[in-house]
Amino acid sequence: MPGPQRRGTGRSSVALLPTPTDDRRDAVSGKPVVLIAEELSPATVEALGPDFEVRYCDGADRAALLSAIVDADAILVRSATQVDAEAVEAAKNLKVIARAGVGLDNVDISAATRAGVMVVNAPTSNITSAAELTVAMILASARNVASANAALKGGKWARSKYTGVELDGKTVGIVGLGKIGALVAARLLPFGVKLLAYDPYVQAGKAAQIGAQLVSLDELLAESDFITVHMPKTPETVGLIGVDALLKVKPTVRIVNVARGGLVDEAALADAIREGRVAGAGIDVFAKEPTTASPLFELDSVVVTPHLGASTDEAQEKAGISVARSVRQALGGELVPDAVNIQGGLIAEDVRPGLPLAEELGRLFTALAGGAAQQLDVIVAGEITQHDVKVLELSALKGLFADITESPVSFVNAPYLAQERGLEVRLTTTSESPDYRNLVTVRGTLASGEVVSVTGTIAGKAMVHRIVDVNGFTVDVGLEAHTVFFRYTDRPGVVGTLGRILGESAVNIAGMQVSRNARGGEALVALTVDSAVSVELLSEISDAIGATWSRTADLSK
Ligand SMILES: NC(=O)C1=CN([C@@H]2O[C@H](COP(=O)(O)OP(=O)(O)OC[C@H]3O[C@@H](n4cnc5c(N)ncnc54)[C@H](O)[C@@H]3O)[C@@H](O)[C@H]2O)C=CC1
Ligand SMILES: O=C(O)C(=O)COP(=O)(O)O
Repeated sequence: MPGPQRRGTGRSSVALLPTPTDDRRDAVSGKPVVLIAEELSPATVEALGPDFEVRYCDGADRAALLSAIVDADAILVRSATQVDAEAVEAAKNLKVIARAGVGLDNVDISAATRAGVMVVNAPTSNITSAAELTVAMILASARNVASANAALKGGKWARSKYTGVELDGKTVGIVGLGKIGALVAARLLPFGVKLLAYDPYVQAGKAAQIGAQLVSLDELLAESDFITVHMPKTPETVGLIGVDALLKVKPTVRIVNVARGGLVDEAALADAIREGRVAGAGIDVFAKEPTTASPLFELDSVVVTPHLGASTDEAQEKAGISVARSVRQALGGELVPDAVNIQGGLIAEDVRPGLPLAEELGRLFTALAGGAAQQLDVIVAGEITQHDVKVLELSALKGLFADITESPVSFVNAPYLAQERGLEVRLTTTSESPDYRNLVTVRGTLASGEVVSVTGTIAGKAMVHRIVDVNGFTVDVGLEAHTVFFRYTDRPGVVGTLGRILGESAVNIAGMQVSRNARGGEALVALTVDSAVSVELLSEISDAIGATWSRTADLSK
């Protein structure tokens, strides 16, 4: 794993999240703290490896969670831990919330995003297990497996009471034709069923490939012998199979929910079964969990399990390894493909070196602007524009805010910070870049109407960051920790005066370039120096050379 990286100095790897400083790390081990808040496969800890201080708490115990999360760098959860706004706020060092499974309804993604905390899940880890339990529920419900089992073990040999139905020739309605819905479809087709699907976000062609006919919800309700739901829990989907929907189904229908509690209204379903309007159900998930009290528990024709969809050795191993990898990547400054709250998608290898450059240019922009921009353009030119470079915009924004807010700034919350401040951000790309292979420009318009811009590139095999343009003046100086800029009217003696005053103040000049628009016209001098230039020194030099504009940037921190 790459070691810790300081802001603004990184060249070879990229910190997507704020880097933990030493005081944030575990006081005893000195390692980032990973808090495991629910039972996870032992493979999780193995996959995390020795670089973390692993701690445990019972995430369902609110007080324990709120106290343990305070100094966690990452938290690993399943579905029983509510990582809500209060928990996110209680966490002082949190950088990653990792959900070892699919559903994120127990994580407040907006609160996490505002706080700059990355949220990841393990989107494919348990889908096979969930699909298999769905099929088990359909078959168990069709053949009364659970109730017959309970009756026999209770001393009753009741054959005729538990006569069931076949799947062959029946119609199964899948509500939500995503990953699990599609796996369920594939597993059911060999039973000889006809598949209907309702999913407003899936094309008919895609459904046909899966072997299902896309229909309206009403059609699905009216025609299905089995209905199985596989949607996320959202305001739109909660109660979708409720009182109204249950008035539209066949009395012989069996309803299965291995997705989320509340998608099927438990009370309405219990009423419908009692009144003979629904034949049976298979339910794995409940509106309130854990629970031992649902109206469905009294009904013989309902088979229930305590949220076991993902509870297989295989799913847990995959989920644990997947989130451990994501946490390692996130805390180690790597890319995290399973992050759900980062814009910009996958980052091409050719684009990666541009991330620290864009971030440094963002910081430099803030130093040059000396005030808030109202509009920002991130302009990327050259070969890299054949890839998706959206992430460079994020990187520039991250740098732009790095020195003007106390809160940690990450790729996650940088767009949020921009939005909060009413900063309009535009990304422009062009493959044209005659003089350099690639260029990144950060240009902003300030409230005063003044336009500030800075352009940088990465030069040579050593991948050195260079500034090649400042406010329209062509320069070529290293993008170093300490830079100073002056604008003045071109005349002899300015450089000498500058050098003398810096020398007298023991500030060593590492590089310097003068650029002017015409002889005797406006000039800009850019200097890289070995130590910080104080505001006092800056103004002394400005006065001495009659500068019309001067700025110093300290990117050393
Ligand atoms: N019981 C368990 O242990 C498990 C439950 N799950 C749950 O299963 C559900 C499905 O998971 P995946 O298939 O991985 O998700 P997915 O995101 O791949 O698929 C969800 C599908 O629902 C569709 N959808 C969204 N809103 C809809 C609406 N209003 N009406 C109809 N369809 C709608 C989407 O278009 C998408 O195709 C989730 O709720 C997840 O939390 C997942 C794993 C295990
Ligand atoms: O992944 C999901 O969405 C699940 O519902 C599984 O939940 P669990 O990890 O078993 O608490």
